[in-house]
Amino acid sequence: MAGSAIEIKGLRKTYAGTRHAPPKEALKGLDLDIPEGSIFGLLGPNGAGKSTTINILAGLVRKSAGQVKIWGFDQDENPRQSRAAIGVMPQEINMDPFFKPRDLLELQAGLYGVPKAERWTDEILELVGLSDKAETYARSLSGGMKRRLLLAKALVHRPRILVLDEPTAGVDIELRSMLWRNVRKLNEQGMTIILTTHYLEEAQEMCDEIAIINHGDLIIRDRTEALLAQMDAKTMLITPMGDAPDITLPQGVQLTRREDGLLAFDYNRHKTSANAILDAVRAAHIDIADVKTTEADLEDVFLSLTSGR
Ligand SMILES: Nc1ncnc2c1ncn2[C@@H]1O[C@H](COP(=O)(O)OP(=O)(O)OP(=O)(O)O)[C@@H](O)[C@H]1O
Repeated sequence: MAGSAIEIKGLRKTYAGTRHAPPKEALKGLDLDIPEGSIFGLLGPNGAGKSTTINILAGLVRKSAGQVKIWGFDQDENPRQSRAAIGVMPQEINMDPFFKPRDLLELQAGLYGVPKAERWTDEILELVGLSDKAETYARSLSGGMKRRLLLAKALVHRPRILVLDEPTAGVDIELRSMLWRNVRKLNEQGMTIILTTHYLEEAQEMCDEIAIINHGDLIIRDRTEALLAQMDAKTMLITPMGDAPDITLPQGVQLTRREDGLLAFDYNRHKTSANAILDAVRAAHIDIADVKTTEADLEDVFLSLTSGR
């Protein structure tokens, strides 16, 4: 079994209160293990504590209690090594507008103490598609290009672990697919990827494993397929030929007659078979023009685990 890229134990963060707001307990003893080599999704509703977790990993926020190990290095005992093992692409664009991409990457590499001979500035620029903008002032890059530069900055010290905080929020389709191509490529080369996203479809497609947090606690963590498999809800959509009279439904099945004439049967696949529904439809003398079923997706899992909590 692969080792852990990140080990988080009993992680707590309470933000100090102000005159106008009481202290805020953003993380309440989070335990989380992120396996080496994975593409790991950290999901949760607004305010769940995702950014707090990532900012603690990045060394930008001080934890209140708990232990964080990055690539086996305890953040408190080995701050330098643990910082060197991780690269973070932040959510917000924060760069000096009067620098050019190549200079900015060289500067960043210098900050991490990467010797000149080990730098890979040109390769990174190529990877993120900014080679032809290497000598352009950052202030005149488009928003999408600035985000690519943020990714480039996170890579200068060849981190073992790359953290992407909402990497595709508000970016166009082209940039999004470029980003995911790069992320896959880096992952294939052995980099562990941790990402947060509000696009659940994207998480479902990209991540091997997913953790959902809410109110500063871990709710669930599992392989993406296992999370999806635990959802039993399915819908069968039947297009009838002609009118569809009353149907005697198997127990536990719910029928919605859609405006477009489709019959939508919601059922639980562990309790009802697809055949039982088809039999009921045939017994009502309905000829079937078309049938399809839809599986639960990550959005269903997410909502069932986080809504109302
Ligand atoms: N600097 C701060 N001072 C006080 N409270 C904060 C601070 N930063 C975050 N919080 C609070 O801590 C909680 C967790 O916030 P956090 O930003 O980690 O959530 P999140 O899961 O990243 O949310 P989002 O999806 O909206 O980015 C929220 O209630 C937030 O208001």
